Amino acid sequence: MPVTQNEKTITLKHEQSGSSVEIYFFGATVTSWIQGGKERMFLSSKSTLDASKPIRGGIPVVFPIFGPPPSSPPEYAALSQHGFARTQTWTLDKILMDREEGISVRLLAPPPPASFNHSYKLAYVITLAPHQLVTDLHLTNTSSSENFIFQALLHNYLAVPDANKLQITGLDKGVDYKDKVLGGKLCTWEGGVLTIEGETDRVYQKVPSQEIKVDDGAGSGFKVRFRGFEDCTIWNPQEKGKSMADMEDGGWDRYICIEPGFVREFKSLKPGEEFLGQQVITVL
Ligand SMILES: O=P(O)(O)OC[C@H]1O[C@H](O)[C@H](O)[C@@H](O)[C@@H]1O
Repeated sequence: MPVTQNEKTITLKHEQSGSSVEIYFFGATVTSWIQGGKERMFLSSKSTLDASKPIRGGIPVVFPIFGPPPSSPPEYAALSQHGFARTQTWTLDKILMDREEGISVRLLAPPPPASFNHSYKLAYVITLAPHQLVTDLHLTNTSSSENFIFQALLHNYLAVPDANKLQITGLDKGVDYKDKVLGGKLCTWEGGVLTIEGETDRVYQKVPSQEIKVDDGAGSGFKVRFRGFEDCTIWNPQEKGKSMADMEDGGWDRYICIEPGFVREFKSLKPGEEFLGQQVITVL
């Protein structure tokens, strides 16, 4: 069966190519993507998969805030880092497609915590194709009278043989980025190739190309395309990863996060309005 599930996970298998993807209902977190016989997602061996903490690896879903909570409005200020979507238990809504071209499922987020009194519908469509993984976040403001503000981001951890050998391209010259390593300083990207030479935590804002390439320096890599999402965070903590309780030793050398999102400010949806944020990850 191409789509199978148990209490904790749902697995899509593309039988012709051997590709597969595993998704935890906890956080709707993709935890494994096997393509070309290789694991393409990094998942820390120290990650708790028992729903007590967000999963460290794969693709956690960041919503309705990115990063530490803002100072207001109060119901947003009370949230924890990256919001609650990554620690909610989602449910399978529908198998949308099950064909040779690909397999696609839709998961639905439960209602928000009681303290976050907003009405919306949040769905996540995961599509597995032979060389690609596509993840789409669909948000609808279901309130009939109030605007809904949010940030959202798909926090992929792409598995690479050595983060120090990566060449990251596609970031347009002249794009502004917030450098969190420099305390959130706003900088302008000079163009060219980004390499990981130490802790890197940058929020590139409004990236016109909407396509980032990662050359892994070993003959392979990834392309991450996005739509709806306009910003892209690039994160690798390097040695600072040692201070993360759920990060395996040296794990920071085995992944890169190229995170499409809408995070430079809050996006506002009018009553009834919809937002689609998509990432398409292709193995090169
Ligand atoms: O430790 P987490 O809450 O999962 O966050 C992991 C990382 O997420 C993003 O990439 C942020 O830009 C980083 O500043 C943060 O450290």
